[in-house]
Amino acid sequence: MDSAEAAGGTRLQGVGVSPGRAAGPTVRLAAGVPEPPLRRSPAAPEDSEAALTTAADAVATELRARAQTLTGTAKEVLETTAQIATDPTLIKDARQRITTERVSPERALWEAAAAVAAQFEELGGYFAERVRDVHDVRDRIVARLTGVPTPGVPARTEPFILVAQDLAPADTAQLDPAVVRGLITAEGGPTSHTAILARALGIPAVVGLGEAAALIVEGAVIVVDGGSGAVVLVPTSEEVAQASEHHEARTFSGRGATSDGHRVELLANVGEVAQAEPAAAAGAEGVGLFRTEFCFLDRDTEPSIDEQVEAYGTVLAAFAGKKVVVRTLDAGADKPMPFLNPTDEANPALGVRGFRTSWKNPDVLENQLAAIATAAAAHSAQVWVMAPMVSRVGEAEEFVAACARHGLETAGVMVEVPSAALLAGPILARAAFASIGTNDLTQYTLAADRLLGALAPLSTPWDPAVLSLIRTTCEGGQAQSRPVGVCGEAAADPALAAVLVGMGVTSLSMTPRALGDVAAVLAATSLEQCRRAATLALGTDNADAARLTARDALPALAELGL
Ligand SMILES: C=C(OP(=O)(O)O)C(=O)O
Ligand SMILES: [Mg+2]
Repeated sequence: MDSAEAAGGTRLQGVGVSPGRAAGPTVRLAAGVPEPPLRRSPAAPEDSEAALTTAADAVATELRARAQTLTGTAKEVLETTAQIATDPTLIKDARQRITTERVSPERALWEAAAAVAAQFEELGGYFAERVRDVHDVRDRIVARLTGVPTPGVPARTEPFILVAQDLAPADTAQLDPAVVRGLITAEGGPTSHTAILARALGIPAVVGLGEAAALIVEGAVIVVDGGSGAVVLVPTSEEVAQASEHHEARTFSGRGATSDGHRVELLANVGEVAQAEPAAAAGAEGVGLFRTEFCFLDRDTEPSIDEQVEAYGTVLAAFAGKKVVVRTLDAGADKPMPFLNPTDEANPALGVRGFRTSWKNPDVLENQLAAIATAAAAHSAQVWVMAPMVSRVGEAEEFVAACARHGLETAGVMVEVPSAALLAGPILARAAFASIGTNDLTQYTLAADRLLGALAPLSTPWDPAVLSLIRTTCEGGQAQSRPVGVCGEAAADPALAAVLVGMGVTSLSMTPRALGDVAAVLAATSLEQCRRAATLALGTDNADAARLTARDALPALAELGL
């Protein structure tokens, strides 16, 4: 990544993935456990197997106990990691190695974990993201078996900025925001677990610093800006003081608008049923993206209509009388579902995913629409339905017709493929609304896998090419008098949110934690200022320039410390 001399000292530029500024001394993550040597063990195989089981169970119990103290995504991540610790395939493979190769339990587990990780890597997408979890579990079990300290975040009481090559989701999940004031990693992309968890915890974070992370000196006081992605290595005392001001998460009044009263609906993204209540409690005006596939990820059969009705009903109940945009299954790529996705695709992100799965499996879509219609009939929420990965006008037409057959009248599409953005006019002549998925729109515009840390610098919705496609989509919406929302991570960036409003976006849907900051910036910014920031950003030729120019044109950001 780039580094440059700036007024306050050397500045490194990474990818800001969780907004906010923090200052403090750096602490590096404790090193991982060393690879156990490959040699015959003098211990009896039964003893080695027993030691392995005891260590694996202890790690699973410890992780589960910690999960109990957490909620939401953090809890879920720790529970998943705990499951890996006692995964039958992993433990069985390690036991076999103990018996056949007569190696120590730690060596056997090390090799078994390597085999599981290789399988996950081959499967790609969601599974490839789990490789970090497998390695984390391996290190914890091996540390217990060999008596070395468990690798991970050091226990401290004084606030610090954590610096790591990469961070296991289990480690990120237990970070205490009162002590860990900021997070910096050399690896990781904007949609990595580290990024998602840091946002959920409200810890300012910068990822993808690459080799430049080695320039950070252990113990030195630095400033991290999770909004702009900057890391200031030698900050001025003023910069430190500003960044040290503790900002409580802003609350949201429940009505989004610019300072001159231009309405912008501020909605929540809901990924699982349990997130609905907290989203409503955070004041969200409704749900702008209900990712239904996350209710059914860990299964290899289609969920029954009754199961679906129940899951959807719980979300609708939390938003009585309010808008809930239900997205039909976005199976494939980073969210593979064995009953819908072929496993032999060379490029799953460009494969049979999202709406395309209905070509071969129309019944799955029909059943889901039937379930959504039944749940909608039983609740007072205003149910809108949208299809992911629509790339042609005819697909929008087909989807709207399918929804109409089930009495679902407000049917729209996600715009997350450049072709859909370019043809937004004719698409919105058919569909009732569009919701821009900036995560995928960025991936497909820049041809950069959204899960790949090495390509993180390309994965930014600030890229003027992405901004230009968003504007084209808004123009299509305006021509057809249809609302155009944004439900990708871009909506949660307070600066970009203002730019999106300036381009004509009518609603923003985000992680509930971001609602307060986004609402505050809009409330302190006029529609004209938003438009000017948008015009300036669109006039640049690279993402950094777009972000910096737009930020300069939005004084509310600095006033609010964002
Ligand atoms: C909101 C989006 O969908 P997902 O992240 O679930 O692919 C997106 O692509 O921006
Ligand atoms: Mg998407």
